[in-house]
Amino acid sequence: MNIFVVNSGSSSIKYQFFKMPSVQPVCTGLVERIGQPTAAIIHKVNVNGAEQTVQLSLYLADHEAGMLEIEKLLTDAAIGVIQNPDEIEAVGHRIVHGGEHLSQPTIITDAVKEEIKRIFPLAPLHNPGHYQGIQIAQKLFAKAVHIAVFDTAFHQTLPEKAYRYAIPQSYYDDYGIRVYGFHGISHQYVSGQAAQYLNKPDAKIITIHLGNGCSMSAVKDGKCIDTSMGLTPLDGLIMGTRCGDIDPSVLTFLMQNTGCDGDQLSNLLNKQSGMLGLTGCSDMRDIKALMDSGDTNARLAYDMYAYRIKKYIGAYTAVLNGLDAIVFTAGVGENAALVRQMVCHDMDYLGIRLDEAENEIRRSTTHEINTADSRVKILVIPTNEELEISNQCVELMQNVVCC
Ligand SMILES: Nc1ncnc2c1ncn2[C@@H]1O[C@H](COP(=O)(O)OP(=O)(O)O)[C@@H](O)[C@H]1O
Ligand SMILES: CC(=O)OP(=O)(O)O
Ligand SMILES: [Mg+2]
Repeated sequence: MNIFVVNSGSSSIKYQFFKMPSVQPVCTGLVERIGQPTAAIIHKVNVNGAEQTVQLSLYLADHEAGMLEIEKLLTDAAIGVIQNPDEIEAVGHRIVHGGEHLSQPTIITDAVKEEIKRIFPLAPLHNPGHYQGIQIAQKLFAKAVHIAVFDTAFHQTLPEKAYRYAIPQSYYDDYGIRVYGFHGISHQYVSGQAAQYLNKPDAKIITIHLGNGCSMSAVKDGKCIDTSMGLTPLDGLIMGTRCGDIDPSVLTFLMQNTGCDGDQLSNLLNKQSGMLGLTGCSDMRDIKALMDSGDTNARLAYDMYAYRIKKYIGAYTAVLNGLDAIVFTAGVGENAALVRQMVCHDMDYLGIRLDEAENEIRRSTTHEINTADSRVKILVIPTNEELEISNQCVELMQNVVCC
């Protein structure tokens, strides 16, 4: 089955084309820095085991512009992997927020699209891009079945004590205000890989997904029991442009004292805060360069970023009543050795000891970076949300055909 998977992040589009059941993608790609002055596309094609790479730098205003470029590359006369878009049988779309009603893989109908649109306010950095992505993909791949796979699904196993907020019950009953949790496709994939690596299906694992958006999950017996993002992907860790945990009184204070309204607050906390608010840059590579040049704000931001992760490791070790492994994943988690080093520093009490030399080595597969005497394994595992989505699409299609 020819499956094209689209993973729209807040700042990027990742994509992979699979001829399932083969899990080796025919082509993969990454469109980065959408909306910034220069976006970058890296498109890799696998031709009989040999890899061909195309790199482009251009301005891409939004996710729709990104999708149009991707379609050109897929059908390109020289390096294209299909001749005609109709060869794609299914398109799997990563959808960050499905709200109360959507969490399992779902064939995208007009009603599903409307629901994704209705809850734009719950994922303002993501659902608008997903919606745009679906609209354009439905035009480009008109013959394909389009399937939504939700970031919230893996967190459906949270116990009520973890997913409820301590506000009157009516807000939960009437508005569905609760913790949903996000990056579930990634947390599910890397925790599964870690359990396999440890050869321990009932392992106690903390997964740390650090991309532009950042979140952590506590996973026991393959099930998520707590996670750091909440009603929306704003809560928890410090992120590229999002503040993470904050005293809600900051919002009422700002409303009462500066006269700003809900939209302005949402914009402030989602798009102008986090590392961007602290340093003027949202990309960890740029912030590292600032820090290396002696910028004290960048140093403080790095300290705050790592400190917040440390606090969640402590909390989740308590929640799990023990810890077999912590897993770093996604753009920052896989690539930023300094972040891993700062997070793991002074964690001996919890049995976490980093091998500093091993931490500096970059690998493209599961990599153990703890010392031999560390009680807890420290793993770097490249996430593969696209493969997870592709597998879930195949499962859904098989069920549809069966029933
Ligand atoms: N070599 C690197 N060193 C440090 N950070 C990196 C590196 N490569 C990528 N990143 C970080 O990864 C982030 C993007 O991660 P990714 O998981 O692709 O994000 P998203 O899916 O949220 O768009 C960038 O904002 C950048 O800060
Ligand atoms: C949920 C979320 O924040 O996703 P991303 O990190 O891909 O922006
Ligand atoms: Mg992402």
